[in-house]
Amino acid sequence: MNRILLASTSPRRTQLLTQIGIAHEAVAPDYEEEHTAKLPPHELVMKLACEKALSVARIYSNSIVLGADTLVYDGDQPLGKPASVEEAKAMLRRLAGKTHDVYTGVALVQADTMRCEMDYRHVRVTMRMLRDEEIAWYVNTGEPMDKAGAYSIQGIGAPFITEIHGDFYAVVGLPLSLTVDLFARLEISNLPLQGGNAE
Ligand SMILES: Cc1cn([C@H]2C[C@H](O)[C@@H](COP(=O)(O)OP(=O)(O)OP(=O)(O)O)O2)c(=O)[nH]c1=O
Repeated sequence: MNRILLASTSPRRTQLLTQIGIAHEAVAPDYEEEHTAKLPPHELVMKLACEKALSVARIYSNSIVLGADTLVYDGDQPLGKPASVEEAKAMLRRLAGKTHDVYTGVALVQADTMRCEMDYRHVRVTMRMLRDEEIAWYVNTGEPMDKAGAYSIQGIGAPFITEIHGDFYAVVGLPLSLTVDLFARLEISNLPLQGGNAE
């Protein structure tokens, strides 16, 4: 079977793939993240996921390449990773006390044929009100800086979240049921979690 490459620098994505027993190597994607395109959220995250996977598939033949992209939306405003401490604080002020949307696109590319399967998950997440001191303290931990929307549902930020509708793993950066489904759609068998006999 072809090797599996994860077109990502995100430690969460590699941990999640490892958690479900998919052996892989991580390779940094070479792409420009552009949020300016006026695409609907689900199309934008799939496009970005696809660009990441294709940038690696172009270089590594004999591979199956997985890419993903996560964006937080406050209404129609996309929030990526904060570029500064001030931007992280502003994002958290925006999201506190409200429900927002998280979109994660996932793309799987068969490098030999460049066939690409992609899909997305949409999750609604509610955050409680946050005091300015809490925001300042949280940003000071450094955790928000490499996370879309400036929070981590799986980390120190977990107690800020009061409700979630949808796939928790899509918020963390890689929806696992969808990922396994994409492998099936590309007819890639012999994954640890596919085709077993249910007992
Ligand atoms: C909302 C949220 C996001 N995140 C993370 C997932 C993603 O790593 C990141 C969103 O940024 P992405 O641009 O999707 O990914 P990345 O830059 O971290 O990695 P790469 O492009 O190399 O694959 O935010 C969390 O870990 N927890 C959360 O609760």
